[in-house]
Amino acid sequence: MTKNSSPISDRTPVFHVRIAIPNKGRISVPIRELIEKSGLGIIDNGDRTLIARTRDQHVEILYARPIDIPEYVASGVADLGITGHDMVVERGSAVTELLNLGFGSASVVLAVPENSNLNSPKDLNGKRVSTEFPAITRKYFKKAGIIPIIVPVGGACEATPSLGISDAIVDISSSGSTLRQNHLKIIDTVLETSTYLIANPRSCIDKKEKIDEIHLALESVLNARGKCYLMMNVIRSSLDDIRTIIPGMGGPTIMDVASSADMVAVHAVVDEEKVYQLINRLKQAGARDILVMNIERLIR
Ligand SMILES: Nc1ncnc2c1ncn2[C@@H]1O[C@H](COP(=O)(O)OP(=O)(O)OP(=O)(O)O)[C@@H](O)[C@H]1O
Ligand SMILES: O=P(O)(O)OC[C@H]1O[C@H](OP(=O)(O)OP(=O)(O)O)[C@H](O)[C@@H]1O
Ligand SMILES: [Mg+2]
Repeated sequence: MTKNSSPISDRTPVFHVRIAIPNKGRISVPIRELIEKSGLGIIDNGDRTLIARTRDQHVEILYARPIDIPEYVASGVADLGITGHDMVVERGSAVTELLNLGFGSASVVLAVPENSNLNSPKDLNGKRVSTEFPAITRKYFKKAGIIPIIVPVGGACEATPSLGISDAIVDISSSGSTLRQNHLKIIDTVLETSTYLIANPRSCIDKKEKIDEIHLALESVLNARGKCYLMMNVIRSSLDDIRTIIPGMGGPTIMDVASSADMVAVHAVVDEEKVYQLINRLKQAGARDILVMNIERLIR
């Protein structure tokens, strides 16, 4: 150590954070898009990469199966993870669910063949129930005091009743089309699920600063969803009318226009779905040069 350098204990420690995300499957694409939009970004993203760098040298990505992610996070192999709530419940992992990302929404349901005379969960005592979620299924029936025979399967669960392997299934349903195609009807909902940012509880304390930073970056993308930014010029005398049309987030921002004393510039964040109607009303109220812009991130 040179005379002028500070001892290691005086330096602010730099913590590395590892985020486990799905390597494939339907939620992997929206997760990658979210990470990209958040500004974190993923570098050297080859097909077979297991670990990838991000634009933040202290944050790395670990690709894993969605079902393994809760345990990787609980054990500290990763500090953060992104996977389904159903995966967390199935594994019973001790993780903190930090943020609902709002996609991968589905229900885990109990279903039977349309022509079955099994019409309620209690009819399933001693019957065979096939599922990709044995732990969730066991817990669900135990709570109701029902004892079925659980038949674990690795996929294509909806085919098992017609193959004679089971009398009922517990599986994911979102649009309901797979159940319909297989002539199955829902007799109960076991669990609602969607995709979550999850964290190792210890990392939340030890690496709080970096984890809060990532949490905020991802949340800011969600906040911006369905919102857009409106900019327009307005004659000062019609400002009151414009204000009633755009309640905005805490009201619109109003600025003088340098080239004209009569005009003001109005900026506001509005719901994307309302823009179509708002524009007509704003024009009628005297707004001009209206610009509609996408918002990438919104930090509250
Ligand atoms: N039909 C669906 N609609 C919405 N979310 C779903 C659906 N099927 C699965 N998911 C969610 O996707 C996450 C990953 O599930 P899974 O491991 O089955 O991967 P997958 O995307 O279905 O791909 P594959 O089954 O081909 O490996 C789970 O948390 C699950 O809740
Ligand atoms: O209600 P729906 O929109 O039809 O979606 C439900 C289907 O989606 C999932 O299957 P996936 O495509 O992931 O195949 P898998 O069963 O092999 O996991 C799930 O296991 C259901 O089969
Ligand atoms: Mg699947």
